[in-house]
Amino acid sequence: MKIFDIEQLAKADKVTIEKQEISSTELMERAATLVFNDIHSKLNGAQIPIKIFCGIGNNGGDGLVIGRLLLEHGYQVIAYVVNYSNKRSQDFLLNYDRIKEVSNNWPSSIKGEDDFPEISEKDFIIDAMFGIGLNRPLEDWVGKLVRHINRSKAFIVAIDMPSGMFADKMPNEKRPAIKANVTITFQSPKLIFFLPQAAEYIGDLQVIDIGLDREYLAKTAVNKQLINKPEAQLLYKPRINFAHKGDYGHALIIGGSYGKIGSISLTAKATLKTGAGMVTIFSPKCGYQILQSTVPEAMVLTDENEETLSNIEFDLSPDVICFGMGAGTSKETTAAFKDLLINTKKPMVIDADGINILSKEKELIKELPENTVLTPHPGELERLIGKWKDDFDKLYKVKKFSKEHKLIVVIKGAHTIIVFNDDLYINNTGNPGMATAGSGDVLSGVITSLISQKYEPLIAAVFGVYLHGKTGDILAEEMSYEGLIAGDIADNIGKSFLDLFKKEMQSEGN
Ligand SMILES: NC(=O)C1=CN([C@@H]2O[C@H](COP(=O)(O)OP(=O)(O)OC[C@H]3O[C@@H](n4cnc5c(N)ncnc54)[C@H](OP(=O)(O)O)[C@@H]3O)[C@@H](O)[C@H]2O)[C@@H](O)CC1
Ligand SMILES: [K+]
Repeated sequence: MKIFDIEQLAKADKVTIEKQEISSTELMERAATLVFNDIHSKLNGAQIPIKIFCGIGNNGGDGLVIGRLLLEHGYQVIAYVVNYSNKRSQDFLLNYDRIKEVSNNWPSSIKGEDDFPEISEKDFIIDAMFGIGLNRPLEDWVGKLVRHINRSKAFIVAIDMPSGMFADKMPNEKRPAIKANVTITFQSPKLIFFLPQAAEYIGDLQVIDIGLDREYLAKTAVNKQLINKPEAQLLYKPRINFAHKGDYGHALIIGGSYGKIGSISLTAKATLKTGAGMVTIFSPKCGYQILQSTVPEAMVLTDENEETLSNIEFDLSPDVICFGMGAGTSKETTAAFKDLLINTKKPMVIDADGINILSKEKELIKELPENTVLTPHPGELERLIGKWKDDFDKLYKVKKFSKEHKLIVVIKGAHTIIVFNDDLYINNTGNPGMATAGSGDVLSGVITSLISQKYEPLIAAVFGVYLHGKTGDILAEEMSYEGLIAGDIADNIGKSFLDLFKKEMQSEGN
C-alpha cells in the first residue's frame, strides 16, 4: 500500500471532487459516514457519554458530521467547537448548522481554559480538532486542552490524525498531541504512524478507504510503501518443477563463538527452512558437534581456533554470505572479517557483531559489496550511524548512510523499515511475541536464503521481513506471544509461504 505525503492526499481530495463531480461537502459526508459506521458497529447503541472535540476546519467538519449521525442514531453526544481561529471552513459551517437541526442546540464553544469541560474516564472522546491541516504550533490554551483530554484516561478515537501531531515532526512535551486509543485515518496511513516514538499517540490504526480517485492514487509516485500480504504476494517467485538443489543456491553462514553457537544454528535452520538449496556453516571449532547435531542438513566447516573466529578460509563458492551472529568483536575476529571482505565480493547479509565490527572499524564499510543487507536492531544502528534526535532524524541519517555506501538497511522494530536510498518499505507483520532472543538471527537466515534463491537483495530484505513477521503472527495465535521462541519461527517459516496464497474469509485490514 502506498503511503502518501499529506500534500499528495490534499491533492487527491481535490482531484476526486473534480472527477467524481461531487462537492467537498459530499466527500466529507462520505468519509465521516464511514467513520460513524465503524464506531456504531462497535458501540452498538451503548448509552455512554460521547464528547466530540471539533476544530474549525474540515477535520472539525468531519467531527460534526459524525456527531450528527450519532445523534440521529440515539447516542448521547455533546459536541464542542474548539475556537482556535476565526477562519472557519465552509464545510465546517455547513455542518455546524446541520448538527443544530438535529440536536436543537448549537455545539458548546471552547475559547480558553475556563471553558474546558470535565472529562471522566467513562467518556468516549472523538478527537476532530486538527487533521492534516495543522501547520504551526498549537496556541498555549489549545495545547492545555490536549493535555486535559489526555489526562482524563477516557477512551479516545482520533479522526485522520491525533490532533497536535504534525505529519513530519514528533510530538513531545513541548509539542503536545492527543494520545489516542484508536486512530481512524483516511485513505492512506501517514508515515509517522509507523515510527516507534509515535506509537503511544496512534493506538490501534485503522485506514478507511474513502474512495479517492483511483487513477490519481495509482499514478502518483511515492517513496514509502506499507508491506501487507498483497504486496508480498507480488514478490514471491514460484519454484519450478524439476528443480535441482543447485537452483536455489548455496548459502554460507559465518559466526558463532563459545557459548553463542545457538545463534548461527538458528540462522542456518532458518536459511534452510526458507528454501535455500544448500547451507554451509563456518564456525569456531567448538561449534562443530553442536551444529552437526542441531542442523544436520547443513555442512559445517570450522576455524582453526577453538572459541572464536580467527581465519575464515573456505574452498567453495557460495551464492551469498551471512556474517555476524554470535561472532563477538575480538581483534582476531575483526581481522578475519576484514580479510573476508577484501577477498570475497559475494552478496552479503551482515547482522549483529558484524555490524558492531563495522561500527568500530568504519573504513571496512567501503569494502562491503553494493546492495549488502545490514540488519541492525536499535542499539546496533546507533553504534553504526550515531545518535539521532528523533525517529525522523533517524530515517534521514539511515537514508544518507544507505545512499553514501549503496547498502540496504533493515531497521528492526515493531514496524521494521527497510531503507534503500530514499525509499522506505514499512513492514506490517510481526508482534510483541517476537521480541525474543534469537529472533534476529532467524531473520538474517530468511533474508540470506532468499538471496541464495536469486531474489534481488532489496526484495529479499522486504519479503524476508514480511515472512518472518507473518510466521510470528501465525504462531502467536497457536502458542501466545509469551510462548513463542526464535526456534519456533525458524521451524515454521513454511507456514508464511502457505499463508501467502490462502484465501481469506475477509480481505485483510491494516
Ligand atoms: N479536503 C477534503 O475534501 C476532505 C478532508 N477531510 C478532512 O479534512 C482535514 C483537513 O482539513 P483542513 O485542511 O481544513 O485542516 P484541519 O486539519 O481541519 O485544520 C484546520 C485549519 O486550522 C489552521 N491551523 C493550522 N494549524 C493551526 C494552529 N496551530 N492553530 C490554529 N489554527 C491552525 C489551518 O488553517 P490556516 O489558518 O493556516 O489557514 C488549517 O487549515 C483532514 O485531516 C480530514 O479530516 C475529510 O473530510 C475528507 C475530505
Ligand atoms: K484529529
